[in-house]
Amino acid sequence: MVSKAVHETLAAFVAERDWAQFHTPENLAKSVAIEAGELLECFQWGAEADPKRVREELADVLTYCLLLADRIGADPEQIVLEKLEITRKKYPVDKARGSSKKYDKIGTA
Ligand SMILES: Nc1ccn([C@H]2C[C@H](O)[C@@H](COP(=O)(O)OP(=O)(O)OP(=O)(O)O)O2)c(=O)n1
Repeated sequence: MVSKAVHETLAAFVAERDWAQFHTPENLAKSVAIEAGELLECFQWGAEADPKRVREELADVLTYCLLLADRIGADPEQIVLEKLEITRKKYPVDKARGSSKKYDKIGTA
């Protein structure tokens, strides 16, 4: 569960603007990807990026993720931890430690 303060502030921000009508799961999923693109744009020409811009674009990605989770009735913390359990099994520490290989390639040369 995202903190009550953040949840309430976001809900008020949307309600004041009557924007829930635009926040369908489809539109929010698109918005996550669009803002993720803007985050990536910070690094378009190299590793050096303006930290303020990176924080702002990351905030937009997170905001849309939280709005989407709320819209589909998912608890952000819970779904992250549930997926992490699945990922843990795909990447056992003894095989995955120190390796960036995909799960279907770990254990191979
Ligand atoms: N219908 C909308 C429009 C905006 N937002 C919120 C979520 C994001 O945190 C932020 C995004 O605002 P912009 O669409 O203006 O995007 P940027 O801030 O990235 O501006 P720009 O595209 O000029 O970089 O506003 C929202 O919840 N619902």
